[in-house]
Amino acid sequence: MSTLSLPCPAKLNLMLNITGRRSDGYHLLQTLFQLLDYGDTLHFRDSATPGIQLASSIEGVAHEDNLIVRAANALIDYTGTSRGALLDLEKHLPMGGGLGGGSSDAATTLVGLNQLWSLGLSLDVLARLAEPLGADVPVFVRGYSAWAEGIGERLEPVTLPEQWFVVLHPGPHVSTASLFSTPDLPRNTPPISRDQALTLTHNDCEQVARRLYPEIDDALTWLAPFGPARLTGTGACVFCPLTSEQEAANILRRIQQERDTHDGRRQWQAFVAKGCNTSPLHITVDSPG
Ligand SMILES: C[C@@](CO)(OP(=O)(O)O)[C@H](O)COP(=O)(O)OP(=O)(O)OC[C@H]1O[C@@H](n2ccc(N)nc2=O)[C@H](O)[C@@H]1O
Ligand SMILES: Nc1ncnc2c1ncn2[C@@H]1O[C@H](COP(=O)(O)OP(=O)(O)O)[C@@H](O)[C@H]1O
Repeated sequence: MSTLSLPCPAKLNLMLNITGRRSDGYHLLQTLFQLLDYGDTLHFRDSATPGIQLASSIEGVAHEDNLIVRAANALIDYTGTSRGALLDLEKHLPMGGGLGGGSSDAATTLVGLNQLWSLGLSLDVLARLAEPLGADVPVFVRGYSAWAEGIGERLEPVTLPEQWFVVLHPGPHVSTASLFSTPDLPRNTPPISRDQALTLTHNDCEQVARRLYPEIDDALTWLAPFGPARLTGTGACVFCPLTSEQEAANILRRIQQERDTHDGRRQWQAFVAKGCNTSPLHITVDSPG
């Protein structure tokens, strides 16, 4: 019986501009996706029962809505395979955190089942299956840090400087759909070039997220003295880039102290991660072409 354990890395949006809106309501973005060496882990086991079984459910997410199940079903429908698998998710990433956790779980499901079941699908086919699952899924299937346009499906690989990040989750769960439906969100930022983006630390969702969630505002204000702190995606996580692991570890210790000294008012969770130009998933798996 074959088994496989694969990473589902997190992403950060190092910058995010909203440049317009499509006729279906989806927002047109320009963003720099930075992959991290930190995330969930997905364990796969071949099963004689056709289809997908999950070892555990995620609170508040119905089985058929779980992005892992939706990704597996997309693969099963496309290939017509009668193979089966039991999947066990070790969840570390906060939901609604702007770290792309659910999207990365879905991408690892596509890449992992392709290997477990020896389906031989190319990355191009897997990326096509990824698109309807969510705007963030294709970048995790492609497996490189990227400059993205459109709604996140037009991707170009980028080589980002080797940096460490302290990532702070201030507590709230931000729904991507509801943040994007806020009336006064900036939606007409002039498009920039990829090279300009490399030095930009701006996120068009940040002002609205700070106003709607005082916990995000508090976390960004606290983090700002350590470096160019900003929001990832639509939040709720905020982050700060650092040049050394030691600096990041020192800030992480300070965050843990803050949590312990504010009578539970600051329900902060945090981690330190290294930015990767290639996804830890693609380094681990026998990568399809
Ligand atoms: C904004 C970004 C930036 O990385 O990140 P998150 O903060 O969610 O991680 C993403 O593009 C999010 O991608 P993802 O989380 O996959 O969103 P989806 O499931 O595709 O969309 C959820 C809902 O958000 C809105 N949506 C999403 C993406 C987009 N470019 N424009 C939108 O208006 C739509 O209302 C959609 O129904
Ligand atoms: N396997 C999954 N892991 C996390 N969230 C999932 C999963 N499947 C479905 N979801 C839904 O997707 C939403 C967005 O989750 P997530 O991708 O973690 O956040 P974000 O898009 O902010 O990075 C969750 O609130 C949840 O309702």
